[in-house]
Amino acid sequence: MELEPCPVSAGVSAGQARRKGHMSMNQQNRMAITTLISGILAASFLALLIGWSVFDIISDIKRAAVLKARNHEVTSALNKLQINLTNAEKSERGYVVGSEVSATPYLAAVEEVRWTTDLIHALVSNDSSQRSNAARLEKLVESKLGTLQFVVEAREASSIQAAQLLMSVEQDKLETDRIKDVLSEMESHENTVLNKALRIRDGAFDKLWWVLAALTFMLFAGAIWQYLRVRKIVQYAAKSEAAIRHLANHDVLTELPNRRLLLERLDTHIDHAHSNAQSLAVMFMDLDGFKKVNDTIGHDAGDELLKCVAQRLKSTIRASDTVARIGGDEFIVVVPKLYGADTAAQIATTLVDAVSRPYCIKGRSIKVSTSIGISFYPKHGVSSGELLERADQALNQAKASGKNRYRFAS
Ligand SMILES: Nc1nc2c(ncn2[C@@H]2O[C@H](COP(=O)(O)OP(=O)(O)OP(=O)(O)O)[C@@H](O)[C@H]2O)c(=O)[nH]1
Repeated sequence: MELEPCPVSAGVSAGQARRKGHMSMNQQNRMAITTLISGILAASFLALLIGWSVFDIISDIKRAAVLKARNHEVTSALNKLQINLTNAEKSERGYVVGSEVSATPYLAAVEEVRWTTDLIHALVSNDSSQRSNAARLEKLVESKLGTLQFVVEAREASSIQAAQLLMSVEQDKLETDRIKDVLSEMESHENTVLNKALRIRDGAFDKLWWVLAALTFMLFAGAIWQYLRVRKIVQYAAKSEAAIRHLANHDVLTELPNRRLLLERLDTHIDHAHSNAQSLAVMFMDLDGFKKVNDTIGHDAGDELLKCVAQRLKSTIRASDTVARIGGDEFIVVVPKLYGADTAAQIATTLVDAVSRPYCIKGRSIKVSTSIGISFYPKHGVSSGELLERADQALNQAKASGKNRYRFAS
């Protein structure tokens, strides 16, 4: 190993490069949890909104229905009162000036009038302005009934002529007109109530459409948002899986294939070579004097050197060859589809030369060399284990005979 000063160059660590563009497991979990919680919160908010809106709409529709039904009953009772009053007047006339000999129809009509007046009272009891109208109406009706009763009693006490003399068309008309005024006032108030009921009902239906529109929009927006979040999580999970798979098959320091991936590839190459009657070479490399680098300029510098050696080996071999780091300062190169030992010798020479060129580590120029042991399929073995073992033995011979060289397995 030789050490000389050299210009420093900045670089990106393998760890940094590996982490770039990836989300940590914690971040993914946090994202999944926030997506789940936000989904639950949004669904709860929607459920509350729907519940509250539906309750409000149903209340309005019910209120409108109650108002309408009451309005219908009041209007019918007002009409009925008018008819019953006319009947009472007619039956009084029939008894006093007509052919009616009994007061019974008159009495029945009067009872109907009173019953209808009581009904109106009961129906408008919740409406203060209608309540005072109903009280006024009751007084006028009682006054009208009093006038009719006065004439009927005169007929019963003396004679038809005497009773007829007491009858006054003007008085009857005046009382009837007053009653009609109150009735029409009450009817117009009921029209207002009906309009209010219709407005409430229409408003409830408008609200229903708005709620449905808002709900549809929120459901769509929520679904799209959730879909995008879940898609992001799935993409990150796929990236993480790929990163984990990469970690399982590659050396963390140099990013070269590790022993596991090397054996997998070597087995595949052996199968292929067997099927096509081809040969392949396994080159077992070990740096010479690497321990000294660690001991003199530190373990970090040793790491840097290993990364530089890995880069150099990668750029020296063909794309179809494999270079792997199997531990420490040991590398394996697999050369498939080999046409002869000469080619292997040429490749090994290139590798020895490439490794022995100086490296610039921590501002120093460092020189190391490598020794290589080479075995061939099928000459030295037909399994990856046999080929690696024979290459290792050849490597030991290369070391023993002076290092910085290659040796074929014997
Ligand atoms: N910096 C660094 N050193 C390592 C790593 N893995 C193993 N080593 C060291 O690499 C050295 C390899 O030992 P050897 O191959 O026996 O030492 P050497 O000096 O190369 O000896 P020869 O192969 O006989 O030339 C040991 O000192 C290990 O501690 C690593 O990942 N980083």
